[in-house]
Amino acid sequence: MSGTLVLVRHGQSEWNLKNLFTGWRDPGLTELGIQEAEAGGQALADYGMKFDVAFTSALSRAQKTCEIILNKVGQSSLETVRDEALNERDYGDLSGLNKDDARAKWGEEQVHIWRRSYDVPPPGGESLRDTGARVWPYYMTDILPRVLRGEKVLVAAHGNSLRALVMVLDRLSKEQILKLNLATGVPMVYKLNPDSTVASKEVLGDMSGAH
Ligand SMILES: O=C(O)[C@@H](CO)OP(=O)(O)O
Repeated sequence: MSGTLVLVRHGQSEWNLKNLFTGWRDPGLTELGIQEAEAGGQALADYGMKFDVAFTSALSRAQKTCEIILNKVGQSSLETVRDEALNERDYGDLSGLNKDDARAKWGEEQVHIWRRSYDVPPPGGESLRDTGARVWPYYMTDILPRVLRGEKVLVAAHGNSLRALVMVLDRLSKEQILKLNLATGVPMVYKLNPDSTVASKEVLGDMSGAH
């Protein structure tokens, strides 16, 4: 057995609540989002988790979630690396639009393809594959080496930057990734083998309501 990798999507943001495409825009967490991050942190504290390093994106909703979790596990001054490689997928021209308005304009199916497919980018934005093209190298060079050294690593990031990572870790196909939604504030605890494959995965919370 090697180290531990914990992935957690940020708590509900102001734009999640307003049902707006967010991408690289930078709204803060809602009250519920703060509570979700606290619940995720508490689950990790109950699990007995102590981290060696934390990684987060350049966006405040993920950074705040990271901070709340580290407070809950009693590690508020832990080394935290922020990098835009972990940012949400860039939603391009859809950023700031209402998701229901987009469905009315372009149809349910097209919007679902833009939101969840592997390789169809939204207009002017990134597909999941494009997002992976920056997330995966960063994982390989900056995150994975620390896990393989036996460290416990927290990654607080976004729905789609984490879907790109989960796709590789869980060996999901392009068809399977279409159906994967990550819940906000629910930690996924991966133990990795020394060859970087997954030895075990535990989800500390309920993923079923994710959309
Ligand atoms: O708006 C966004 O940036 C993301 C995450 O909230 O939305 P989606 O669920 O469409 O990937």
